[in-house]
Formats: sequence, C-alpha cells, structure tokens
Amino acid sequence: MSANEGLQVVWFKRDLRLEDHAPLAAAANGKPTLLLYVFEPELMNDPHYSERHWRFVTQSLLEMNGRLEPLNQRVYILKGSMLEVLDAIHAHNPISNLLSHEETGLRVTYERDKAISTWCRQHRVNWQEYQSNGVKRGRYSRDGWAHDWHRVMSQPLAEPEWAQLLPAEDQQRCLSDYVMESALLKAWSTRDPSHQLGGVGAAQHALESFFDERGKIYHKALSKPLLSRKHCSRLSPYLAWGNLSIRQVYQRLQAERGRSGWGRALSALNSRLHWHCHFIQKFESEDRIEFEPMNFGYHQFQDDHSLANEQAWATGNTGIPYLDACLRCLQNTGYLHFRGRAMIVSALCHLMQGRWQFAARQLAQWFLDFEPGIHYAQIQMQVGLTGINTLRIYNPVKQGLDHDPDAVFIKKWVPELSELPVPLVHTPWELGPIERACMDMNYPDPVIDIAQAHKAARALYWDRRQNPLVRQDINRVLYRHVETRTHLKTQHSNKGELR
Ligand SMILES: Cc1cc2nc3c(=O)[nH]c(=O)nc-3n(C[C@H](O)[C@H](O)[C@H](O)COP(=O)(O)OP(=O)(O)OC[C@H]3O[C@@H](n4cnc5c(N)ncnc54)[C@H](O)[C@@H]3O)c2cc1C
Repeated sequence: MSANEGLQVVWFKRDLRLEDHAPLAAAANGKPTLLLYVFEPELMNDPHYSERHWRFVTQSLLEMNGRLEPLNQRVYILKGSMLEVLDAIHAHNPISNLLSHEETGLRVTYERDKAISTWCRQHRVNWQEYQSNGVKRGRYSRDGWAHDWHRVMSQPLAEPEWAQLLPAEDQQRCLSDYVMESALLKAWSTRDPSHQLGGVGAAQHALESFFDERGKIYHKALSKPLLSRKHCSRLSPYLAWGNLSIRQVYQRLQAERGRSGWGRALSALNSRLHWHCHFIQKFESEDRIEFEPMNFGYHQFQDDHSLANEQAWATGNTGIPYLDACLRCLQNTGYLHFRGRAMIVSALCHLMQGRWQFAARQLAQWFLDFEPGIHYAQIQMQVGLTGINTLRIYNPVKQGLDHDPDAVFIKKWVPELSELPVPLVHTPWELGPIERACMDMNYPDPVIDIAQAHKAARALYWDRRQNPLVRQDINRVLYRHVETRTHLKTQHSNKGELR
C-alpha cells in the first residue's frame, strides 16, 4: 500500500481544541483520519502530574467529542503506551501519516517522542509535527525571535475544513485493549467547583468575561492574592492544555486595542502572552534545566537540605501565616497569582534550605496550569540559577502586609488564626505564651527565624553571583536565551547589581 492510501492519525497532546489546530487543518484533505488521545502511564505516574491534570484533560476531551459527534467524528480516548497503540492500529490499518503539534515537554515525553520517531521511520510513517504557538524548534540564538513571534501571532488561524475531515473506519476492535475505563472518565468528568473546569467552553468564557469587565483593573490585581483570582485572565490552564492557542488570545486582544480606560491592562496581558512563549522557548533550547542549574557556574555548589522544612512547606504548616495561606490555597484550588508563586519558591529555597527540584515537582502537581517550559524556566529564575536575572529574596511577612493587609486571605486559608487581630495575625509568634494558651491556637511556631534566614540567604546568593565560574557562563546564557537588544541592556544592569 502506498503512503497516500494509508490512514492519517491526528495525535492530541497539549492541544485539546478543534480550532486553530494545524494538524487537524492538514488532515482535512478527504482521507480517512483517526483522532487520538492516549493517557500514557509514564506520564500519569510521573511525579509532576496529579489527578487534577487528568480531570482537566478528560473534561476537555469529552467536550471535544460532544462537538465532533454531529460530524460523525470522535477522539478515541485510550490508555497505554503510545508505541503499543500505534502498533495495534498499524497492524489493522496501515498508517501513512501521523500529525501532531511539537511538544516542549519533560525528559519523559522527549524520550517518548524519540521512540515514536524511530518507530515512524521503521514503519515508513510520515510524522508531521507542527509548531506550537510561538515556540521555534532548533533555534540556537535568540536573535529575531520576537519578530518571528509577532509574525506567527498575526497569521490567520489554522481552521480545519470540516467537510474534508473524513472519519476512519471503526477501530474499536483493534483498540479494545487500550480503551480508557469509562468509569474513570465519568468520575473525572464531574465538575469540581474548587478547580477551573477544562474545555473550550470554559476557556472562551474566561476569555470573554475578562474583556467584558473582569480585566479592566488586571494590572492592579496581579500581585494581590484575592483580586488576582477575579481580575487576572485565569487563562493559564486553558493555554497550558491547549484549549486555546496563544494566537487566538492574541488576536482577540488586538480587537480590543484602543479601548478607553483599558490601555495598561491590555498592554500587561499582551506582554504576558509574549512571555508565555519566551519562557517555553528557554526550555525548548535547554531542557536539562529540569535537572540542573541553567548557569553552569552553579553546578559546583552542593547544599545541605532540610527534609523537615520541606515537609512543613509541602503541608502548609511552616508557621508563617501568609506563606501557609498561599501554599494551602494553591494546594486546594490549583491556582496562585504570579507573585505568590515566586514567593513560595523563594521562601523554600532561599530561607528554608529546601531543594529547588523538590519545589518544582511539588508545585507542578499543584498547578492546574503546569506547563513544563514556563515552570522550569521560572523556577530557575526565581531561585537565582541563571546568573542573569535580578535576584529577589522575598520576606513572606512583608508580602502579607503589602498585599493582604487586612489578612482576609490569611484568615480564609489559615482558620487557626481567625480569632487573632490584625496585624498580629501576620506574626502570631509575637503573642506571649499566656495569651497564646488562652487562645487555644493550634498553629505551629515558625520553622525559621525569618530575619536571620533572609540575611544569610542574601549574603550567600550575592556571593555566589560573583563567583568567577558563574560570571563566566553569563554570556552563553544571554546568547542562548535573550535577544541582542535586551541582552545588552541586561549586561549593563547586571554590572550595576553586582557592584
Ligand atoms: C515559580 C513559578 C512557576 C510558574 N509555573 C507556571 C506554569 O507551570 N504554568 C503557567 O502557565 N505559568 C506558570 N507561572 C507563570 C504565572 O505565574 C502564571 O502563568 C499566571 O500566574 C497564571 O495566571 P493567569 O492565567 O491569570 O495569568 P495572566 O496574568 O492573566 O497572564 C495571561 C497568560 O500569560 C502567561 N503568563 C503570565 N505570566 C507569565 C509569566 N510570568 N511567565 C510566563 N508566562 C506567563 C500565562 O499563560 C497566562 O495564562 C509560574 C510562575 C512562577 C513564579
């Protein structure tokens, strides 16, 4: 059978939508096409993932199938190794083309993709991968990146011509060993009000409600633990799992340009859409940052770590109210605003002798929007492992006083402190032992002395920043990850910081 006569397979991964989808658009060519999503045990058992992610994926897939039904199409929802699934399909109905988006994933998906690529070569299957958002594969330097990004964002959406997307013959029999348990899908499809619902409908609702009214004070809400939940876009899980493409959001945003009173909000959102791809591009260029510091100069430092502090942090029982409130909120809802994320990482890694790899994995499980590229690039930047970014060591008490002065957020998530007055609720350790006993307060003492830990961390991190091996790698990091224009500015401001 020639390649032209075989089956086309569209493989969905983190692109769970039917619009602006280049692989689907390419498959709409009048040839039989099988749509596929595979729950892969290697990923489901990977320490970065937790049930909340698979619930979101399930909700997205079932919604897609609801929309595909009238077209006599559906996504086969399977469970197993992708290689075995391909083998099973190919034995029954030879595959000519495998179509998917490029994935900038963890090492586990990179290894899987290499195995799939070998399989495709051996079986003469043409695997056509399409660029994801503004992230470019095979780029060595950053020059020209922003220009490319704008070009991709301004292109027309890749819309499939549905009449040309022909369903493949029923594959139920050959795939019977891989069908995902329907009871599990049913359980995961149920709505959990504490987490954002997966799917294009919910994504569109978030997008439109942002432009209706929510987003007008977006720029003022970015660092606030409660306001951010309402006034930030909340698009992150929809972008991370691909219910929306960055281009769809970018083009929707352009339609609002010039709107009176919205200038700063729109400009702040525009920058962040750019950052989304900018951070993933870093991971695409150097995926080793899942395991080791981006700047080679930091490889020489081996620190002791405190298991007890990591445990206190992971259970939201550090005895520091604003920090615990952020941790518990995230653990329970899958969402925390940007500054809260930066602070909880800094608190563990700078002040509490926790490992950044521990933080990265635990947070990935909690973030509903876990996106490997943004996540690892941000962790490296926040912990101070790049050698090029301004290092911020947050004081969690000051953050609480600045952004939750009336302690409404603290009292919501740390109810043990609900009886305490403001500002004591930010520093309950200042309560005397007698008053403490009277209040019957079941809340731990802080695991660290914040002032001391802060001072020690500042000295350590600035000392390391000036280490010759760290400085030696700065130009390489800049060349790889920063465009020349920004690059020169960064070099200049770095000199200032290090003096
Ligand atoms: C340690 C750490 C880890 C993070 N891990 C993730 C992650 O796994 N997945 C993730 O989507 N974001 C991550 N972020 C970035 C950021 O905190 C979230 O994207 C943002 O808080 C999501 O809320 P929102 O959708 O309301 O964002 P908005 O502020 O409304 O921004 C719109 C979109 O822009 C992108 N974006 C916003 N801020 C950033 C940023 N600083 N860097 C890159 N892209 C950004 C996101 O896709 C976001 O949905 C991380 C930040 C830190 C400090």
